[in-house]
Amino acid sequence: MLFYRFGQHAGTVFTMTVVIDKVWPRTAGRIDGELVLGGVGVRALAAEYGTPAYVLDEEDFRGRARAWRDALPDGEVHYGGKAFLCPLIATWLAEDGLSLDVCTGGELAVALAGGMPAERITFHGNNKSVAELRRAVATGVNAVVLDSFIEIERLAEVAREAGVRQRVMIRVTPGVDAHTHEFIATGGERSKFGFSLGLGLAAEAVAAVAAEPYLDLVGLHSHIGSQLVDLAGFAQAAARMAAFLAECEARHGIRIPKLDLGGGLGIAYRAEDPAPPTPAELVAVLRDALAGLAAPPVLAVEPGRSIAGPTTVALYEIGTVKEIPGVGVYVSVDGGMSDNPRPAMYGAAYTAALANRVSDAPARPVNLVGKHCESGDILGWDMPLPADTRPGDLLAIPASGAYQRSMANNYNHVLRPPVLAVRGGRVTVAVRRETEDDLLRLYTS
Ligand SMILES: Cc1ncc(COP(=O)(O)O)c(C=O)c1O
Ligand SMILES: N[C@@H](CCCC[NH3+])C(=O)O
Repeated sequence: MLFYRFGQHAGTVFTMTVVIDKVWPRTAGRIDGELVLGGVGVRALAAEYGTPAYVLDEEDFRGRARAWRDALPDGEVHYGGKAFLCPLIATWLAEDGLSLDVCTGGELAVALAGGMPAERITFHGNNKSVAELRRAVATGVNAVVLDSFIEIERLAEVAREAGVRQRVMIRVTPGVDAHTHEFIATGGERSKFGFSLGLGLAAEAVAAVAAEPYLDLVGLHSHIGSQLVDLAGFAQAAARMAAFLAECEARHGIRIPKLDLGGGLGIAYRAEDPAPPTPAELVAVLRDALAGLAAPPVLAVEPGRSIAGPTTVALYEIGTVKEIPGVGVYVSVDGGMSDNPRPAMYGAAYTAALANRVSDAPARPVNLVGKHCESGDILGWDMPLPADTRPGDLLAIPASGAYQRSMANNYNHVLRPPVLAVRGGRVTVAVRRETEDDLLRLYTS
């Protein structure tokens, strides 16, 4: 914790405590105990916009995006839109010189709505529909990433119909078992994604694409998994992909100019989690693995979580505190597994802190739960919170920027929270709160 005199507000000098722990966004601090993000206090945010809400630190998001871009000045940084995407994010990325990876027609529409140029968009997915492929070709996306033999034929036909020679990449599964939750590991031979390198399917895919006059093979792609904090898996995948690239040229005379090694860099969710490697450290490892190639390809990466994750705090209001003798304490908030399914899906562990005030009361472990009609609706088991935590308190969960609003759902007809971008004391509603009218509109034809 670092204390400094922050400035003057309405004639009074106040002091802000800067929260420098790695799990909080860059501008997080406390003034008179209240959590402040981007110069805006959480009490004012809750009063104006309600809870639950995601509070997104613009300076932090854009700083992280630019740090990736600066780590790879001669390559391409495609933000992984699945982590969290809305038009405002696409606008920031377009302004800050990044590219974008989308994996559905919906993400493509949002990216274009935010002004991301089509030629900076890569289209992924293991089961793109014909309509999505047609849209991608008509829009002029930079590349479509091919994922199956059926898709090679399908896209060749779509491109022929459109009279376009479509730029494509081939997704390769390099057979690397990344150390992460099995649901988010994608580089092993059993993955549903891509063409296996070890089984020779990747080489067959290269030959099949090269034989299609309406497809232009511009790159190879691999992505081994998400929330990875150990660089060994990245190094292994990069080395295997580099060897495959060299083999394509030496054996088949096919020179492939770009190598996209995907996203996957992890973040810290709790103070005790290790600090993840930096983008520059990861890029150095990837470059090392490619150093032996006679003609190094253009290197591309697709970070999602490592840009969006740390920049956003989920803000809730506490509704009930239930003490069950001999069992423990349940603290319930006004959201839950509909705005954060990650604890239920992956056993993900978070940090929680009182946001409207600080307390000297001793901490005790509580089970932090949501309001859904389900016992698995948990945000955290045994989370330490002050013993005087009470209804009406605001609760903040940091590191909530990736795979939370983007995975939010309407279970129990709960309304999805807004995303409030804060910067220099100003709030921009990046995503508005869903309303009951939005829900009811689904039931009218
Ligand atoms: C193809 C691809 N690229 C990029 C990403 C982004 O990954 P992360 O958010 O872990 O950086 C993913 C998700 O895992 C992905 O599947
Ligand atoms: N949804 C996952 C990450 C999926 C990565 C996308 N390929 C998570 O929250 O960790």
